[in-house]
Amino acid sequence: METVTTVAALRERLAASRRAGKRIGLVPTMGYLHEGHLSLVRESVAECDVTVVSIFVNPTQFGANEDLSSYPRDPDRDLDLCREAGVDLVFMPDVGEIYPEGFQTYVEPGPLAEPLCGAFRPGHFRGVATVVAKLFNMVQPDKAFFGRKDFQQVAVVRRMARDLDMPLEVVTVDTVREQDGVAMSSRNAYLAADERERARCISRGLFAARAAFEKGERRAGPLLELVRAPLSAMDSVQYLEIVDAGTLEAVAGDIDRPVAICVAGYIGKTRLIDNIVLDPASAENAVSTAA
Ligand SMILES: Nc1ncnc2c1ncn2[C@@H]1O[C@H](COP(=O)(O)OP(=O)(O)OP(=O)(O)O)[C@@H](O)[C@H]1O
Ligand SMILES: CC(C)(CO)[C@@H](O)C(=O)[O-]
Ligand code: BAL
Repeated sequence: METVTTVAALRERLAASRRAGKRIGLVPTMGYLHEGHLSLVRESVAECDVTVVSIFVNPTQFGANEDLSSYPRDPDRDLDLCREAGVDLVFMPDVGEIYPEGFQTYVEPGPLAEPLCGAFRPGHFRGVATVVAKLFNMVQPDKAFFGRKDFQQVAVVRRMARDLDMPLEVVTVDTVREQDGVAMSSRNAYLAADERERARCISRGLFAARAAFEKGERRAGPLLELVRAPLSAMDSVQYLEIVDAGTLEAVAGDIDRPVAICVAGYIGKTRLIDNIVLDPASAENAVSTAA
């Protein structure tokens, strides 16, 4: 495994692979890796010849009062985990390498970036789209791998790739959970023991809704109530919504197409998000989206 910190070294290292016709997979991350990230890596290793992991805590996607400065970091451990997982190349740039002096061009996503996290983190998806577009241009991957836990992020990135004619496949990977159901997240590291216990309420509610859906409940209202009740263990809920899985528009009434139930809120000072996808057309909807 090699580690590079500059765009020039990254391009140089990948040029030979590309000339040799190797398929290149990219896994963009902000580091502090866990099993969720590693499942993206494994998927890339399985589907591509060369796997590149980027580790970069992207300042442009953090709001002024968010946790950019305290975001957890452990580069040495990250490199060990990447090596063990079969990563070929790690790109670990510093901020100046990605946003050099004079940087002024951003990617502005459309309506997919407006609801849910977009409403509570103004500018967040502009920052995500910009850095992901830059990573796509730097690595020029055949496939890029993203986690379903960040449901809206995948939708925004997929749309951007399509709208801007980026020649790659965006692959979505199911959410990896702790044994008790809590979605893995680097930010779980912020949680004190009692907060970690309370964090279970999110997946508990989502799983209750999924169980009811599997038994035939199709009304959005009662499904939302099943998620809402346990969320009282959170300190605040930013949103709890059922949205069309494609457009992210709110769905009321009966669920007659694939939807996502999306949650975001705070436990203490830690912001957590999670979701499940429910698809009435798929007999196995719950299993495939345990996620
Ligand atoms: N539990 C998970 N299962 C699958 N993929 C995940 C999981 N958590 C994160 N990912 C994916 O890993 C990629 C990098 O995410 P990131 O580095 O922000 O990690 P994170 O744990 O989501 O951090 P945070 O929750 O603090 O934002 C994203 O595509 C994200 O969706
Ligand atoms: C995709 C990403 C690496 C862009 O900074 C980030 O938003 C993340 O880790 O999900
Ligand atoms: N996983 C999304 C990165 C963020 O919360 O900024």
